[in-house]
Amino acid sequence: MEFTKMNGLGNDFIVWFGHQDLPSDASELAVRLCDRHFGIGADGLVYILPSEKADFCMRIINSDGSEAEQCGNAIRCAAKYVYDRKHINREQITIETLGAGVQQVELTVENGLVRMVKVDMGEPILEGLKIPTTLDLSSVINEPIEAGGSGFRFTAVSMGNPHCVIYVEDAPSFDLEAWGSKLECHPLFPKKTNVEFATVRSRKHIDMRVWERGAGPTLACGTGACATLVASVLNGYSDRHAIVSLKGGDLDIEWSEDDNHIYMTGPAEIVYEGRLF
Ligand SMILES: N[C@H](CCC[C@H](N)C(=O)O)C(=O)O
Repeated sequence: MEFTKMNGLGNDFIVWFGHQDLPSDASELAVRLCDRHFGIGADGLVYILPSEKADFCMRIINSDGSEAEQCGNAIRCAAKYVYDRKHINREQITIETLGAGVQQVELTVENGLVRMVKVDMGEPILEGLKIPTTLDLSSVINEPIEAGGSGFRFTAVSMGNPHCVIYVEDAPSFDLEAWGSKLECHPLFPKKTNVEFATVRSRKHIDMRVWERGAGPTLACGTGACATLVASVLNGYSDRHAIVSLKGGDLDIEWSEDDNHIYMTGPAEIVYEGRLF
């Protein structure tokens, strides 16, 4: 079976097109193929499938074999794939995901290839029990959390998948390995969580590093960037439109006052095609 290796700001995926539904062995395949020594190497598998409600459906499997409800970098890759490979010839398309339903996607095309992708990531979910966390609060803002004998303050947001945003002195130099997995599996998060460590540089610029649920440290996280922007607005740290800088590059994130939706704009890249033996 042919696959395409893609990434969004270095958050990399093995992309499959042509299946009618998610294969029953997708979880095992993810663990085997995402291995960076014995497999292809990636943060996850992305399946682009038919949809009855949208132009396509996207399913995302993390490298540990768990399925995520949503993935910002992957949806940009899926949109680029279907346009560049001529499965669609419109610059406004729709992609359905488990976590956010039918999402509007706007493509910027140059010389017949997608250069930038703007995705409507839907409305953030702020109610504690719906994120989900174990906290029965209307929103989880700057709450205490203990991990590894240390205390932090966190803000929780769901973009269809759960996120725990913690503000630190300098995100780029923060020790992700020391705290990431402890917080990912913290009992406050019944479905585990993605963990973002953020430093606000200005009202329009936030540095962020991410430890992803089911994948560990990655170079970028689209839903994490959205969650970080929402958390920064809720804490009064940033405007509703800002650049979130990740290790792999920048995403433009806007939380619209008009429709309460989050808009994420960023690139996607096709690196190579391959065939499994
Ligand atoms: N690991 C995430 C899914 C991928 C999200 C991230 N890669 C993104 O770009 O949004 C989770 O289990 O929720």
